[in-house]
Amino acid sequence: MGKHDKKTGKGRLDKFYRLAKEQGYRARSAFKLVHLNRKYDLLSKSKCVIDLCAAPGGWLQVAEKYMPKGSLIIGVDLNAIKPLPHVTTFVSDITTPHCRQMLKQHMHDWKADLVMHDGAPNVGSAWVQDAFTQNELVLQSLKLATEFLIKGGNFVTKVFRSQDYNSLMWVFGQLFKSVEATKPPSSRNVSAEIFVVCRDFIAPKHIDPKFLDPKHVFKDLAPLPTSITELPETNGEASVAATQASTSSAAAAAARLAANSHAHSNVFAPEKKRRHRDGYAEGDYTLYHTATASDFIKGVDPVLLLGGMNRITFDSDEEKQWLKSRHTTSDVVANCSDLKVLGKGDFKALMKWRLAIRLEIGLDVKADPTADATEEVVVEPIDEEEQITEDLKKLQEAKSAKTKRERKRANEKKAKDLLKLQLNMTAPEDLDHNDLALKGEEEIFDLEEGELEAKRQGKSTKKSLGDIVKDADGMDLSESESESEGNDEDDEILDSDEERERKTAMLEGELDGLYETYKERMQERDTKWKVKNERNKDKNFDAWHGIKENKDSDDEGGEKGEDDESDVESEEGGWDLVQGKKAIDVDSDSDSDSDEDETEQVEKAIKPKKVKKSADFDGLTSQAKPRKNTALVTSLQETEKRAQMSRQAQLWFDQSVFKGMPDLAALDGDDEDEEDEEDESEEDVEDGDEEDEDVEMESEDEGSSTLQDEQDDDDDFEIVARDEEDDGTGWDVDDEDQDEVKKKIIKDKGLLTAEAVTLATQLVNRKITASQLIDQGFNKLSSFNKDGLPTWFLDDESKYYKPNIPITKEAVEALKARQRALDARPIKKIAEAKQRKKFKAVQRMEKAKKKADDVMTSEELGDAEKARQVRRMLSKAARGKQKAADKKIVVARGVNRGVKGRPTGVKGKYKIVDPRMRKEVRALKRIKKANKKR
Ligand SMILES: C[S@@+](CC[C@H](N)C(=O)[O-])C[C@H]1O[C@@H](n2cnc3c(N)ncnc32)[C@H](O)[C@@H]1O
Repeated sequence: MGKHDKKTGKGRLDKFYRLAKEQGYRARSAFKLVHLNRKYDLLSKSKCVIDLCAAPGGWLQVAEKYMPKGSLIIGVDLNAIKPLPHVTTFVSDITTPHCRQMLKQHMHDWKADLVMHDGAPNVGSAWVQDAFTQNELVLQSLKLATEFLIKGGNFVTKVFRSQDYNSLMWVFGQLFKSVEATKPPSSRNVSAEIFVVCRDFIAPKHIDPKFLDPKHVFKDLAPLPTSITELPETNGEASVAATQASTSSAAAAAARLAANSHAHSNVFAPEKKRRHRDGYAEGDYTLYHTATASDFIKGVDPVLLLGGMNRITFDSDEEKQWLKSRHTTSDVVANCSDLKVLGKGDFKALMKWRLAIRLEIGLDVKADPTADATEEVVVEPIDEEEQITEDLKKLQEAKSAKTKRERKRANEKKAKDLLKLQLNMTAPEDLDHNDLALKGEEEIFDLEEGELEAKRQGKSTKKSLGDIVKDADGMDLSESESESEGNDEDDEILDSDEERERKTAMLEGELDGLYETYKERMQERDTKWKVKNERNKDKNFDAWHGIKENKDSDDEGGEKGEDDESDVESEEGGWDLVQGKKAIDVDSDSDSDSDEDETEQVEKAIKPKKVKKSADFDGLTSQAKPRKNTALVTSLQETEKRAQMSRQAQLWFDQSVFKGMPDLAALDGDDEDEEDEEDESEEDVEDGDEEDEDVEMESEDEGSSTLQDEQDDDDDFEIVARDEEDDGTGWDVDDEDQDEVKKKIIKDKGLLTAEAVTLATQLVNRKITASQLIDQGFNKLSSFNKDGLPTWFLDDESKYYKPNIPITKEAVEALKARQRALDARPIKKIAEAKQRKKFKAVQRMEKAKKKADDVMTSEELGDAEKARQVRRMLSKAARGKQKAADKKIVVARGVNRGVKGRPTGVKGKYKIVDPRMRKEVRALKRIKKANKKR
């Protein structure tokens, strides 16, 4: 093979060259087989492989590496192959009978699973000659393959794209079930080689020798403009089509044009250009082509000529005359001198010039526009009615098109806003009111909203209630009109709307799903979260339980009747439902952030009841107001519809997390039961508090120690755990005991967070007034409709969508000092143990005293003896049980079992025990104890 420049083209030492060096392959071509094998899995199942043209042995190395151990690998080449382990090689020309003989000899009547051929003739002759010999080699290797391949075996060969390529492919197609052409990444782009992988050898009993005879195969077969990817489909048919193609091009220029037409079919549509490897046209081995100006001006396909030629020449007298034409500008001449550098505009100019010259020499006749017009335009009298219908139709079409456009735009905006919302790019308030539909409020008709909308559109706001309801029931009037008159296109739009909605919902669902997975992953890593989750499990359960109770009560309430009062009640229930849901949300949020709740708790505890009540109404933000209107209008509609959730909300609640949860509509209803329950639980807690001061202390201590873990490392202070009742997030105006409870908690435990301490200090020092504090409580962050918003968004909001209450250094210090004091106190278990010890000592002394009395009253003993015994008893009682530690227990295990005498290394008192015996003794003790209890 010829030498190449090492920096460019074929000679470039690329990454595969370096890789081959690194991995010890003899040639970079080894990677071609690696890639082919990766794609088609050729080697792993092959037990016998023949590599034709194998030197220096790269493919053999790859085969040896990927084939099962003990496989038969035979390599043959004109050049000697340096020995390779587990590989048989010999030198031979694969086109000779000698090679066939040698192969037979080495194969021992075996059949090969794979025959590979990577041959390339070692000649540096003209490319076309090269290709021909190459293809001859291919055919020869195929011949050997048909002889040595097993049925179902595979054949891989290198082929060069040339005129004969299709013929070869056709032959492959006759012998193998699957034929695919591919160019592995390791094959240089500059190389015209491709690899054909023929799989599943048919193994026909008789193969016509003409099939494998180059003289027959490559005869009369013209190229087909097939791309590499089209190859498998062209088998068989290709040859038929190919034979039909004319190979005897009359004129050389025409042949050249045809040959080049594949690559440059149209200079005006360059993007359609494809890279073809058809090689050179027959009889034309040059790259530079010229055409005469006559060819261009008088030819039938000037575009094809422009694409295929390099230059247009002016040789004949006539052509030279054209040079003098006023149409032949210097630009035209320059353009003709090098067509390959021209752009679309230049080609256009040339085409114009061609037209002008053609007109000049009379090849074309200039069309008379006026004559055309009189000829073509036929004025027919139109019926007046027809005219009106047509106009109407046009108007309707224009109207429906406008509606469609508007709806499309609105939908796109909705989708965009939703995406923005999900990507945290916008706050829900920033959304247009119309977009609230996306957040699950589309079913609720809003009077104010309707008026606003009407104002916006310049319509009168004085609509009758009936109109409003009608509008609310259906859609926009114009829309419904246009729809009733709608045509198929409208249906299409509707479909696309639904599709878009579905896609949006899917996107939402996907995002939620991804977020859940992300959360799970984060939670798995977060051990603190696990601890917290475990601890909060019961609490959460209780919360949901509460909803169930509500449902029952709601059911009862539902039986009361359908009079006005009950309607109002249910409206209130609807409001409470939202509030309740909020409370639940906040409750769950509160788990993740105790600080916020503490602050709220302090705030609520400090606020006077009356102020709270009014604040509940006065403090309603713009978001809350429309709800009142909603209640007014929606009461005219079906009750069920009111409780209906938006599609987004339904999707939301369809999530597995909400499975088993009672229907949200069932959450409507009186909250009295809830309050009662709360009261009860609070009473319980209060009782509990009074019952055992010690227990409370312990829980405080334990809580503090656990919560301490939850604090960020940067936190300077620790937070003491709150009791269940502290978490009450709902602001229940009817609950008279709430304040008392909160006050009691603060009295018992003090202020628990730095924020609370800061606020309290400010209050005491009159830096802030109580009413100011309450006002601060109602900020833009305090009311936020969470309906229909995705989890990830709500989670994020719970972290960041809250007021940032400043804390002072003093407050932190105060809390720290209190925590230190708490830490200094002995823990309960120690205190209990001490108490137990004390109690036992007293019991022992009493017992001893009793015994001493007996001794003293005894008449048998003398005074001295009595005194001695009493002293001993009392001292024994005072001493308590002696530790058995002085006696060493030695467990005899293994070979030491049953050995008598002092064990080695044991000093002092000892007792040898059998491990089994010890277990048995313990078991007996346990049984005895259990029996006693019964
Ligand atoms: C590209 S190399 C093969 C590289 C080989 N696949 C590897 O990975 O090492 C092509 C080989 O074909 C061999 N060859 C060309 N004509 C041949 C013929 N008629 N018989 C046997 N080998 C031939 C050349 O000697 C040359 O070594």
